[in-house]
Amino acid sequence: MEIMENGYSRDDSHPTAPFNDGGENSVLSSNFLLDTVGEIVLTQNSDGLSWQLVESLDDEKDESSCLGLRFVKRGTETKFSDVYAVEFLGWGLVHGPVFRARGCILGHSAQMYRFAVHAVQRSKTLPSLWNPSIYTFGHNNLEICKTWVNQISASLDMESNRPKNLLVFVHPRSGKGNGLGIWEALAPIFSRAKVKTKVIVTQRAGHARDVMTSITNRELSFYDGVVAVGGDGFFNEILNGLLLSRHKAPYPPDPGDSIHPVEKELNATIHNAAETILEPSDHNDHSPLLTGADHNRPQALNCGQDPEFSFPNKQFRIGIIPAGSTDAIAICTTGARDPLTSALQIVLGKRVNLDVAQIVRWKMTPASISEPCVRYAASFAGYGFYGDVITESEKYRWMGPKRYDYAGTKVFLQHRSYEAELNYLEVESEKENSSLEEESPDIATKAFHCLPTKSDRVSCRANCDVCNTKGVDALVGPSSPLPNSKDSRWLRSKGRFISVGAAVISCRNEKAPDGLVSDAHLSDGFMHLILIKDCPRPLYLWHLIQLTRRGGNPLDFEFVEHHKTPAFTFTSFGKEGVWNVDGELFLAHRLSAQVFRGLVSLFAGGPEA
Ligand SMILES: Nc1ncnc2c1ncn2[C@@H]1O[C@H](COP(=O)(O)OP(=O)(O)OP(=O)(O)O)[C@@H](O)[C@H]1O
Repeated sequence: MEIMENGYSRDDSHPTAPFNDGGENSVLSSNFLLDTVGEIVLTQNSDGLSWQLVESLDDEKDESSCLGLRFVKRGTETKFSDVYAVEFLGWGLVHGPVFRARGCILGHSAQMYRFAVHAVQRSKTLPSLWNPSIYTFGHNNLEICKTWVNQISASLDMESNRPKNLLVFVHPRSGKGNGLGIWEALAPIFSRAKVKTKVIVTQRAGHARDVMTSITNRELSFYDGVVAVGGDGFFNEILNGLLLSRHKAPYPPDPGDSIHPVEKELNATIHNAAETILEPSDHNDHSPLLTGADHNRPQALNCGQDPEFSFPNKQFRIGIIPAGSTDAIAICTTGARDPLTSALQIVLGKRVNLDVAQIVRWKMTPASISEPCVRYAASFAGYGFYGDVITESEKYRWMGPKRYDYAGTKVFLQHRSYEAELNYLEVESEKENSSLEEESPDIATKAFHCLPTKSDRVSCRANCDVCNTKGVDALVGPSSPLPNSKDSRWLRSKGRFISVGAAVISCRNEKAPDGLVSDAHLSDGFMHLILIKDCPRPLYLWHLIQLTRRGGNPLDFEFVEHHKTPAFTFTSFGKEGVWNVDGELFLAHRLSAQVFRGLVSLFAGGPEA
């Protein structure tokens, strides 16, 4: 092994020499000094870069020694799909091989021209966690360095999914109040990757939604996507600003149209979808959220002035850089609650499709006139316990993320339940996978003697087979969300509920490591309706404890109903109607919801196994 010395002068007998590899792809190969590694032969092919220590080419042994010091020879590679930038660094120090001997780090450096390749590396222990890695290559010949920078740059330009222009919203007071700090730490990644950003730091609640609503489609199409630096509520605001005036689809049925006369028992009764489903109603839109669009009818182009912005829109994506209190959307779509991972997935142009629930409030209070008001939810909509926690927690926003623990405990101790009726659409092909067994032991026996059942359900992962399956599209496509096949029927559940929850995704977070529903998928076209019927407080506590446990079984209780459904309707029989939609308050006494499969695309890769 040759130890590099100061003034190291590698002769230039290995010029940049593109040569044909015998196939279609031309290969570039040169010798460089790789910072802290040593002299390598760097090769570029159509997929990426690979390099090998010069010594290991001469000597096939894996290990060598020098002055009694042992080191392992390395060859490695990085694919262009993992490289987000290359930059010429000019003249400067490149370190020779660094190795340790009796606690000391030894190595020699040399001055030369350098360029850096910026790539990502998956953490060995947590593959969903990504880190940047920098490879600095040095050479005495300026031209050789520049040729390589240009070649690598040209290869990166061919990675067509990468964003070039992004609209970035930063919520400075999100989570622990560090939204701006998080963005400032990550902004250099975007500029290094040559992604232009227009940054808007929000001044108030609703600011981002207003910008997204008022921006013209023409202006919007200048961007490859929009990035939210904040929490789930902030993401929800941007999602609604994007969709409310642009997404055109029929509403889900009004519960007033579809529900049957009130029945006393809690048992579900069945009625046929065909009896109730979707006669387009002629509601006029008086909702400020609907910005003048009648969502029940196809839209005429607005005077040909502004181009249509259709959904799903594969080109335009939304990114989320987690800075909030819960960050379930970032966790479910990247597998990590890590701003750096999210930023790297954005600049690399990762893509995952996301189901979105359209929630239509028909009445805010029992006395209100029926008129539709729409919200979109990407993660969760919940009533009862969930609505009460969000109402309570808003009073303690100054506490930061801890407000949820405080509010949750307070609401738990109140142990309220609410009378309501739900109708949900059951899709026959999904039935056996979703509902609990019909014949169950009584509540106490099941709750106190059940062992966690081994789940054989499939969790959503990067390149998920369930989400990529085309089959369900026939049932729940983006433009026609409700199945009209004879394989579906409406079921009813009514009675007193501690909570009603509709999870669009698993809603994993740090408090609930498997989420509310561990096998919910990002893009399968279904919600998971979780109905917690009135039950003794200790049993409810047990359900909540199961939620906080990895591998817990929060749904395996007699008082819990779990229905996988593309649509449901809800009517409260009390005075209250407080919903929690993606962590934001939404008052609704009567509402309905439906899922649009893969309605939006995110800059994310999905959780890695
Ligand atoms: N500059 C601002 N000042 C006050 N509120 C804001 C501002 N910008 C946005 N908001 C509002 O704050 C709400 C909550 O934001 P966000 O979701 O980022 O934080 P969080 O509630 O702490 O996190 P999480 O939703 O993950 O629990 C958003 O719905 C948004 O309307």
